[in-house]
Amino acid sequence: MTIGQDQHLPVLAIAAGVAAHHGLFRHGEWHLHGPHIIVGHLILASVTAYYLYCFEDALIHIFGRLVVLAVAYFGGLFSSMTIYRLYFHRLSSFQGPKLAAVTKLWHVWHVIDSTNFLFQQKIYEKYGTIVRTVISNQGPNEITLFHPAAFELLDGFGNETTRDVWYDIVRPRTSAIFTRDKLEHKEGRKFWAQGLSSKAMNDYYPRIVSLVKDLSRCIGTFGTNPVDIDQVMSWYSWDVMGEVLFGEDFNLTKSKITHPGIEHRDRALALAGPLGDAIWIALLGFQLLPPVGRVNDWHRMMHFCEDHMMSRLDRGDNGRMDMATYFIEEYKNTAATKTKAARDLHLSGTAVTAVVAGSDTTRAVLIGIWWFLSKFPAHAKKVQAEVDGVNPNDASTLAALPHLNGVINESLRLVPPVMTGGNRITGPNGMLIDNVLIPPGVKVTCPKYVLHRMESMWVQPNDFIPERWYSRPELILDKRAFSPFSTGARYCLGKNMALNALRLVVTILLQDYDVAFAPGYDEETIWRDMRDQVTCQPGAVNCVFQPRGLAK
Ligand code: HEM
Repeated sequence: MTIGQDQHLPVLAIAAGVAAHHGLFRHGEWHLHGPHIIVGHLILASVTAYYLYCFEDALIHIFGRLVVLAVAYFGGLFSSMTIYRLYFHRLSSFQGPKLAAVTKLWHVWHVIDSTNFLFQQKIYEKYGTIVRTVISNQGPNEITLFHPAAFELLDGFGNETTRDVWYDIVRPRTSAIFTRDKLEHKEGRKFWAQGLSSKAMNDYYPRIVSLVKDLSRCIGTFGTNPVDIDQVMSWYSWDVMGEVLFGEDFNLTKSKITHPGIEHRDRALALAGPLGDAIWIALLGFQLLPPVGRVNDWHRMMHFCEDHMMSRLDRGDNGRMDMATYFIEEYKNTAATKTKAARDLHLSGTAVTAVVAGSDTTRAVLIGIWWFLSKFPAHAKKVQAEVDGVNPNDASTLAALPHLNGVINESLRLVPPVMTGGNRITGPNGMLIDNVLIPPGVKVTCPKYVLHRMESMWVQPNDFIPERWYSRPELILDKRAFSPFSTGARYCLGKNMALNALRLVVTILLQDYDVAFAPGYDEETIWRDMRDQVTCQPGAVNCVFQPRGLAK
């Protein structure tokens, strides 16, 4: 027997697999290194093949032995991972589905149809308050919290957490909002805060009023025909995003043409949705797969955002204030400290963040609002009684209307535009919750969709009761469980703008129209087809808007 035929080689391969797990993959983060891992293993396979070739000249035999060694190596690697994750990991005492502790793919498999919000709900119902549901890329390292204190612990001022690997999704682009570096986030957030400040809002507000009036006219053109709410609200929210972010008029409600950017965004997010908890798969795909299908949509969405920001940089500000003004200021201010390539990538990543955050979130909640108002016309009437005769240009009056704001809050509760996600990593002291210490360096997450519907937090949690937000506070058992805009140091900087835009749409459209479901519309569609794709994608809602002048 030659050395090449040595029966001990498979044992060595198993040992190498175990060693790779304990010496390498158990430590640090690997999600950005997919291609390196593949190349590393190909090199290892080539070296092994050459070694075998020194003792064995028949290629078919070399190939056969390589396969045996590969099976032995991966068998060692994955067995080591499984045993370690199930029995020796520091989170192994937490309850949760056993298979979730073994592989992240278990979670991905269960949410492949983008229903992570429902999956998390089931986990909560089965396992209770603190659940080890799934494992992250470096091991069984994730805790899902279904607890009202969680939002504050994750993001409250002075928190020690950092963002998890998901936030690397726009790499190689960067943005202050996606950065995982706390200082960089704090510094970069200042430019966003200026672009979304009250002063800036005063400038945007009349322009948004004008866009909502365009929306109302657009809806009027449908006459008695059904309005596809998703389509029309996508046009509107895209128009607002264009105006506020780039000072650019996309004119979608006027032209009634869907911008290709919306289609790329939606399809790109549909790809990111089910892979949100195993981001290494998406990153590997973006790096290795040819730009076809949804991978192509992803790249085209990126390029759309980048191109618009770059043309805004070239053309100047059109004399209109916009958020880009501040991003470009940051771009110019960092010229002395960063290379042009780095600044370009940052401006591009900033544009992507702003387009998605600024257009997709308000669209989702508007779809929910029109469903609820069609389903419960008494609430629409109650809002109409408040808004009739009110001047929409007066933002502070709208902000004080109780039922209008109750409808918006209740819709944000039941259809939160960000349903899951917002994953964090515990800091050096871990995280104490209900006297349970979650160790340092663990991924923690708290799904808003579930918290917003927990029986222990809300009376009649699944019912739409806008009054709970003003005249019936006893229906809210724990207000901490409401966090559609997140909280603390990472709360949504667009909250003020989003609320103003929502109030304006509901006010102006209800001043102009009565709303009802379109004849033949199946009311369950919104829930049955709802998807969790970074943002909430409700199922179709078709309504008829009856001009109130005619109805009277
Ligand atoms: C109803 C509409 C909206 C909802 C429910 C919403 C919700 C959220 C949530 C949950 C976060 C935290 C995300 C995370 O930590 O990963 C967030 C962050 C953020 N949102 Fe919104 N958002 C809305 C609209 C907007 C709009 C219109 C803008 C304006 C462009 C905006 C800008 C931002 C920014 C800049 C952040 C990052 C804050 C930070 O990390 O410092 N959002 N939003």
